Amino acid sequence: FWSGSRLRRAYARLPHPKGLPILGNVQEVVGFSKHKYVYEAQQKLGGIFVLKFLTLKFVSIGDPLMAHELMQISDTADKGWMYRPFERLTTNHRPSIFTSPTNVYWKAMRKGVAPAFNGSNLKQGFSRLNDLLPAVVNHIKRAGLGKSVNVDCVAGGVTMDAISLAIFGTTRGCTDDLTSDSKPELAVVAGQATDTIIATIAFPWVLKLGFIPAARRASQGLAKMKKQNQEMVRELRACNPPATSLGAHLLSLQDPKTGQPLDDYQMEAEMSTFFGAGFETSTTSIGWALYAIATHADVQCHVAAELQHHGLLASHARPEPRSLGWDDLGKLEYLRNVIKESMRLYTTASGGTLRTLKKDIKLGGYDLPAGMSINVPFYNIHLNAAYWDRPTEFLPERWNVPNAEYVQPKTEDTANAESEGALSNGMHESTPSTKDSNAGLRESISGGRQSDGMNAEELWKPEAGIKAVGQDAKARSSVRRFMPFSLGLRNCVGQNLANTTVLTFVATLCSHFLIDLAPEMGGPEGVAKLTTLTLTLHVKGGLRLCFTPRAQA
Ligand code: HEM
Repeated sequence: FWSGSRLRRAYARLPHPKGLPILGNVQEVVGFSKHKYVYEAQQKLGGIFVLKFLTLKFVSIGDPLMAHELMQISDTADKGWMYRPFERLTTNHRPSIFTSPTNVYWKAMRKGVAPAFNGSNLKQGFSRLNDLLPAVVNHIKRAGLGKSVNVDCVAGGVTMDAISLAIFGTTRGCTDDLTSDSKPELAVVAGQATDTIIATIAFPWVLKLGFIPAARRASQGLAKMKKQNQEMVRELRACNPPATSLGAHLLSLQDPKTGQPLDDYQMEAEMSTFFGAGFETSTTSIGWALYAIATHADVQCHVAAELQHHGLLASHARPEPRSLGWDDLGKLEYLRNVIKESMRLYTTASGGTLRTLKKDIKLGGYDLPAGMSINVPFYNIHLNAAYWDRPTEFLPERWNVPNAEYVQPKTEDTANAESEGALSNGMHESTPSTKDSNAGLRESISGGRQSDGMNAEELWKPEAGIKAVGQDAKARSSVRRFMPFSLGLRNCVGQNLANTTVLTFVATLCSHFLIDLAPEMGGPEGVAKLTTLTLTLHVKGGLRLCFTPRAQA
């Protein structure tokens, strides 16, 4: 009772947007444009405020300094009850690397699977990933001039196969079987099941309402998902995956509780996590990067010039350019900046991450007691005007500045913006602590190989990586404002695979085609109206683009 009333008082002290008496902000928070609503609330209320729906309340944090305090340097918050619904995706509601609190099980999983995503393993698998792309290029060419292509479906086929290659060493045949208007079956089932899970965070009783057709469909979607998970586990156990694959790493893991290999239920939890966490995120990231290129003619020219410079651009004279090699990835600096900028402006994981406070803390000038639920929406962080110049504009050149991922020293303009109130909450008065209480653990689980951001330089240019580690010491001790893959210990373990897949796919399409937004999308305004956030930020019904082969342009 006392802790409940303490929590209630703490939530009540924080600013909150107006809402309906009992429902609170439910309409807007589950609505089509929830990302915009939460962003607009931040613009009015500052970097910390409360959202309420029904009995559920959570603190929204859109300020990188506060996110840093919470996720990067302290162990005061952890993944908590809000991740339990994701465990319904598996037969026995088991925790996975994604849903588990930061405990011995999570540590064993993370340490065990991280090597599967390191540079040398990805390099070994790169040619198989690259081999998927001729089928995609041919599929798009077959669509014909002037016909639009649903990029989410095509990219979905590639990412499904890319994850399957990473796990099994073989594809699921999705790329050979592309149709412009449907996603791979596994993706459709996973999408339905995940939407159901997200709904159960807010409305835990939804699956019990079997008399409502939508609830019945949701339960059926979950059941299908479980069946697929079981089949994949059987397949993995039977297929003898390559030693460097994620599947081989999973098979060799021991459950720290039993000292035995993971049982089938636990394997289901992990397999569904890797497909679930990697599929839609990588697919929509590809879509948004291509959308940005299609709608910024100057950017498209610049990308083409870079590809041309490296002999990777198709033309009348050379309709088939040489195919992309692993070493090219490190050379495409401008295209990498374009992808980073699209990951900022169209943050795939816009909804961010969820934490429960383990201890009482003071954040942004407020006392937050243990037990509070926190959401860090990365969209708000990436568009926070106090930390980014012209945040709503697509400006790949902003990434030319060294350490652009980190909060930049204050200029007169940003200092004014802050003092004008958007973030006048006491955070900036204290120098952010540079003590990293988790540094030892982070090193031990990643073997020092994975950084906590978009680490293309380290991945594709080892010599630059070595240099950067020395220079990075200062940068590491400061605060990240770019976090498409989250922050701290619980950042994305698959980010190297994601970056490789997105860059390879986008580079290949740009080298073969001139890309335009399909007229039926209604221009950028039409796309903005159709943009919605469920698990990821995406275009409802799929993003449609037109592709003209460069050899015919
Ligand atoms: C562009 C694509 C991707 C984006 C934007 C992305 C983003 C993220 C984010 C934001 C988190 C933290 C989620 C949270 O705290 O709730 C996360 C975690 C995770 N991601 Fe990714 N992800 C991507 C691709 C992948 C891929 C390809 C895989 C693996 C096949 C993967 C596997 C995971 C796993 C296992 C976690 C949980 C890690 C942990 O808690 O230790 N992700 N990802």
